[in-house]
Amino acid sequence: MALASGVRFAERALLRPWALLRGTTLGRTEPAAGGGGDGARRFGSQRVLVEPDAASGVAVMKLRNPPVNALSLELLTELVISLEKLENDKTFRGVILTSDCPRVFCAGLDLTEICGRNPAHCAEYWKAMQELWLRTYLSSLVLVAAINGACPAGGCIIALSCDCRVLADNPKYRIGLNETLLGIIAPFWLKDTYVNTIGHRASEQALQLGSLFPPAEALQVGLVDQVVPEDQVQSTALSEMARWLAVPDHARQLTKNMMRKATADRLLRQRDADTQNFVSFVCRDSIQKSLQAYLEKLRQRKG
Ligand SMILES: CC/C=C\C/C=C\C/C=C\CC/C=C/CC(=O)SCCNC(=O)CCNC(=O)[C@H](O)C(C)(C)COP(=O)(O)OP(=O)(O)OC[C@H]1O[C@@H](n2cnc3c(N)ncnc32)[C@H](O)[C@@H]1OP(=O)(O)O
Repeated sequence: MALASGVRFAERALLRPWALLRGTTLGRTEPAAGGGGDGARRFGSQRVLVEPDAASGVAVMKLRNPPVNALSLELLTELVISLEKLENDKTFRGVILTSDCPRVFCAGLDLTEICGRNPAHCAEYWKAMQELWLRTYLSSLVLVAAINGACPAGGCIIALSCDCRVLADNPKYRIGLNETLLGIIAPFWLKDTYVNTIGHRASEQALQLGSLFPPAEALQVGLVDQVVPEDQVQSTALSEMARWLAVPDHARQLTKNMMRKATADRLLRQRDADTQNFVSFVCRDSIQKSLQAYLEKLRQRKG
């Protein structure tokens, strides 16, 4: 396989995720509804449902961590493992990432993983977050995000790590990095991903203001590639996938690597320092107070 040596290097450098796996049920395989042959069998875990279609080489990966697909340690781990499984199976060339939870694609970091937790837990959690970003950002597969719900913060980062984004046209489905509104700061690699997607000036404004863009604005600023009626998100994602898969894999993969490697390498070079920064930052009393207050506000706000 003519994969770039840089891709291989980066993949080797990534953490093995198995050690993180706790209480998950990965590897379960069951027939898809109405399905028969191998190509219609689905697999996955408690929080990630994978519907593979061997004939087309495309799998649909659905996040299902209700109510809002908050990125718990378990969800992060299961996502990494499911992606790795598809990458290692040469039948698959593309993955459509979407949500199984109504109205929310992904609510970002699970704030309960970093509120009132000890530094060791926060460090373990942040390493898992770094791992998911590295895996998705450098994936050799074509990743299309079918964004069928709200997509703030860490949810936006997952979407931005994909190659292409299709967003449902619903004003409630806003997308962006709103960290500053929680009193926290996007780490440099989230910022880099943003800048790589929408450019420096737009990122400078959006990051400081914590902007969450409704669909039309998200399209205008370049955060998403298409905005379509809600019932056309999956079919549009499939059409986009076909467009990307029409390109020979090796040429596309080498080009993706050329575009993304420097950004990923920046984190790979300073992963430990980034983890320490994160832990010392979020464990500050003042930050813990802000996060607690934000969580409380979320719990009280209904509808
Ligand atoms: C000097 C500095 C040096 C170094 C810096 C180093 C590192 C940087 C530091 C930190 C970086 C951290 C990066 C963070 C990225 C993130 O992802 S932060 C998370 C941000 N997420 C959000 O703000 C989303 C919040 N949620 C919502 O806006 C809504 O829930 C949403 C629009 C997604 C859905 O709305 P709705 O359908 O109405 O649902 P509810 O709001 O009613 O929520 C249902 C229940 O879910 C709980 N919940 C929601 N979001 C989260 C979450 N992110 N984590 C945990 N729990 C969440 C909510 O409380 C409800 O719970 P309840 O049913 O009431 O118990």
